Amino acid sequence: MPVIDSIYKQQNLTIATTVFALGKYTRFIKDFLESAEQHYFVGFRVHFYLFTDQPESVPEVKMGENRSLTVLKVQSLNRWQDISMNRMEKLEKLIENELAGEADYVFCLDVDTMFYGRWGAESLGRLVGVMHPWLFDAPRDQFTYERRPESLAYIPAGEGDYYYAGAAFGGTLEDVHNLTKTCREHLNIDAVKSIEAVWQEESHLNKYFLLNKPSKLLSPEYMWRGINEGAAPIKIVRFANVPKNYAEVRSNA
Ligand SMILES: CC(=O)N[C@H]1[C@@H](OP(=O)(O)OP(=O)(O)OC[C@H]2O[C@@H](n3ccc(=O)[nH]c3=O)[C@H](O)[C@@H]2O)O[C@H](CO)[C@H](O)[C@@H]1O
Ligand SMILES: [Mn+2]
Repeated sequence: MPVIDSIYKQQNLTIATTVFALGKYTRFIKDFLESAEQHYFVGFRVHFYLFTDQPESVPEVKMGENRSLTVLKVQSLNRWQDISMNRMEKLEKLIENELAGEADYVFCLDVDTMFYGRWGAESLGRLVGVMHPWLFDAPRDQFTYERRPESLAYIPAGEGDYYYAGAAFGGTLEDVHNLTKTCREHLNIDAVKSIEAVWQEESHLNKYFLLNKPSKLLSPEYMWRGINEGAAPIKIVRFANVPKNYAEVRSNA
């Protein structure tokens, strides 16, 4: 076990980890969970919370000691954008109703992904963001922030520190609760005004991180483009997207 893991291990931590698989995205569950068993917080107590509209299609995955999976049924939604955005509200409620007293940290991850290298205690922090794999080396004016002032996700030209990935963020329960609650409220207010941010909850996450700086910034090693996408700029691929055919996998592409 790496030194940093053995130091954190003494704190007897529980890492809650959330993932959503609705519609055809249930196909990603098996590889996600099996690769997490190999690489993600190995040796720690990890509790996965899987939200799905099809609990019956969740595959059997053998979990290691001190690792568990809770499947939570959610209503199916028609638009992929709604599925993606709705995660903020579900996470907010999960932290309020289930995680208090049960976990120390929570990470919220996309399911169309796999772990390829170790992800351990070095990633822990009060509020944790990951640099987006396509925009980490882009100049600020190319960040795909929401640029319409009508949206609460609006970030004016010239502002913003990084472009953060929507597919991976985390931190302590208190900080991630505040993040998810704020993003959920802002998504709702935008919806009432019939405006949907250009990258949905990812846009609101970026606005939140502009006003509430992450205490830890992870490199794109923690959310890479894909295992076969040139990884020259990074040292090791720890977690990456798996290929998907958007038109085939999304109900509305
Ligand atoms: C790498 C990265 O930062 N990806 C972000 C990006 O596109 P992505 O192309 O990664 O979005 P996506 O299609 O993977 O959807 C995000 C997540 O929503 C869930 N899902 C989505 C559709 C569906 O039919 N069923 C289902 O379960 C699933 O957990 C998926 O991982 O932008 C999205 C919002 O616009 C999210 O912020 C993603 O996290
Ligand atoms: Mn994704």
